[in-house]
Amino acid sequence: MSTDDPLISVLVVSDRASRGEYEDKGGPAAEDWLRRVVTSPVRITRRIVPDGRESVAAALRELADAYGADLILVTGGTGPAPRDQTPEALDAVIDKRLPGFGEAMRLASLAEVPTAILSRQDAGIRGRCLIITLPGKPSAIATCLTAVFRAVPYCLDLIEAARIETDPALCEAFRPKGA
Ligand SMILES: Nc1ncnc2c1ncn2[C@@H]1O[C@H](COP(=O)(O)OP(=O)(O)OP(=O)(O)O)[C@@H](O)[C@H]1O
Ligand SMILES: Nc1nc2c(c(=O)[nH]1)N[C@H]1C(S)=C(S)[C@@H](COP(=O)(O)O)O[C@H]1N2
Repeated sequence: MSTDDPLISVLVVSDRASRGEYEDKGGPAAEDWLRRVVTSPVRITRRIVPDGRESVAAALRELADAYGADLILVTGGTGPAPRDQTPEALDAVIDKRLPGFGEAMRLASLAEVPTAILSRQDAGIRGRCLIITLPGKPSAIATCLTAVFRAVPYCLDLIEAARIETDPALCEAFRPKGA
């Protein structure tokens, strides 16, 4: 791994995990999934912040702008409860929304649990960084990443972020012919 390798940041949004009231399982779940699926060299970092529009927006700005993350996976705070403000933070920092990500993740999760309809999962672009928001429940992370990740490498190509490769046996990246 070198400092030139693409940077993927996992941002865990959880009041209780950020206070140490329970062990964070979302960060490890996202990182494990990435380490299995992404075969090209990448750096993966993890951070935990409490729920809230400002806490999440500030972390997203710092990871995208100061650290130059190519991809940020956010987990938590997408539900309808008063403290769940990850979508509002995403809105505050992105240049463009990619609504297909949320649609595909909800469709996949609805096959598992009817309350998946409560999740406001989403994705968007900030500069040359793709941000994807996932539900907080650690077991939901693989379901949601599997539903969308085939399109992620080409999306990173299109926004002029880093090129990444995946293990086709686990997640076959789709790049249109000629790309
Ligand atoms: N990072 C995490 N690590 C372990 N379990 C988690 C994590 N985030 C969420 N969960 C579990 O998934 C459930 C639903 O997630 P949700 O994001 O709605 O949490 P919450 O109830 O708002 O609590 P908190 O923000 O304190 O994690 C939580 O109640 C918790 O059991
Ligand atoms: N695959 C999957 N998606 C899921 C769930 C789940 O258990 N599995 N829980 C849902 C529930 S109950 C809620 S409230 C939202 C919560 O998202 P949050 O944890 O980001 O607030 O995700 C939803 N999406």
